[in-house]
Amino acid sequence: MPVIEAKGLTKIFGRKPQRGVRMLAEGTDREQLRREGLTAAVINATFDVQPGEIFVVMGLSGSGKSTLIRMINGLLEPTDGTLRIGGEDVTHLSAAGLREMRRTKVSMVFQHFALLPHRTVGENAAYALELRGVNRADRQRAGEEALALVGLKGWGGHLPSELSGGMRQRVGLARALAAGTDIMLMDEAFSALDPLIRKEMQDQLLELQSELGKTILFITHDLNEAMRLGERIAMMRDGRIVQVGSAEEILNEPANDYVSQFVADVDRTRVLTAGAVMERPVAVVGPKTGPKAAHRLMREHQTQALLVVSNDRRVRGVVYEEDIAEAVRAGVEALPLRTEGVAQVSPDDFLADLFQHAAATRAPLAVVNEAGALVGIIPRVTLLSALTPPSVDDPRGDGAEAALETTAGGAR
Ligand SMILES: Nc1ncnc2c1ncn2[C@@H]1O[C@H](COP(=O)(O)OP(=O)(O)OP(=O)(O)O)[C@@H](O)[C@H]1O
Repeated sequence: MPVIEAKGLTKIFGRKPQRGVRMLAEGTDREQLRREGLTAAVINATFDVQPGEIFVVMGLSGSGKSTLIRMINGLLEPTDGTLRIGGEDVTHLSAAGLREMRRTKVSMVFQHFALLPHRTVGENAAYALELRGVNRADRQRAGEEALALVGLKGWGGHLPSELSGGMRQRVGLARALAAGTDIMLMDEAFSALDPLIRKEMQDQLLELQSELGKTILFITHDLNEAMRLGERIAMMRDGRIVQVGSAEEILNEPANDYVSQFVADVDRTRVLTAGAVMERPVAVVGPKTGPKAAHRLMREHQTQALLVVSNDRRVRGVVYEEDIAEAVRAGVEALPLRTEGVAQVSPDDFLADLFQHAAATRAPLAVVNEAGALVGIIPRVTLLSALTPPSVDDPRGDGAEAALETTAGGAR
């Protein structure tokens, strides 16, 4: 079940906003509404956020991001559509219902930290619990735990004014964590920070999220930040969501000209990771495969290199077509395996860091997980084509090198 579910969510500012809903339904555009004194800030937003997901809403200034998040945290009542949080319809909750929702389900991290200046860092971190009436000792413990999570162990007794901007935002994050809600809304939370600190905070958020599994809705106007953080990204323009997809989908299959122009300047190789472009191996053969069978396989898949892995999916080496052809001619039984220069990369590596491997070898790159097991391969052509945006005819490049030999399973 989605944690946040929006259906046709619409917010119109101005007198008699329902009038605007009707006009939109009749096909009147946003500009005409504006001439009538109505601002359609969010129009027909439909999306869901899954448990444990980082969902990014991305758009330029004025595209409707803040209005959207303010509906989700109950500060604005939708003009139309429905909103469910944790399965509960919260579209038209009473003031008391909204307070309760904010106390128990949703916490918020703001761009300008919103810390209480005369309270200590520890008190700020535990503030949500104070509002909830939790006793001092429990508050203090929860506050300290949350500060430790964000790397501020021992800072609880200081005042916010004694902290740098990056540290203050960590307190903001700790406050949301101490609140213990499953959902965190982050509104341009890192936009006020210097680039280096900002990157550190992004890393920390990703790390915390993988540990704690929070559901995060993150708002930003920065495409690179969106692509770094978002498992899925909703692109907003003029109040409408124009595309929802992973960074890779948005880069490779932009929904319209607006999105493609938007992403045109992105350095794809610093956004796409090995994990995002890797392919599942297309060929699997048995343990005792001889050069002849391997040669056949290579021709079948039009590849000049095969990765060889063992039963536990550890990469053992590469065989090249030229070696195989030679082995077949000479009647050799064993595969002519080369073990040098076999590049193993992590799913998290950015493509930009992989080109040197592609230049050094003709073999597909082996993508191995932390345990050292093969999880996918990246054909060299994929890597090279990532340097240029895809053409319509050949969106992914030719996957022909995606052949793999493994000793797992029986011979085909
Ligand atoms: N309370 C309000 N009353 C009237 N119009 C509003 C109100 N809040 C926002 N708007 C308008 O709604 C539109 C969307 O604004 P919103 O702040 O949601 O965009 P945004 O993408 O968050 O932009 P920014 O990053 O600049 O905050 C804008 O045209 C804005 O002027």
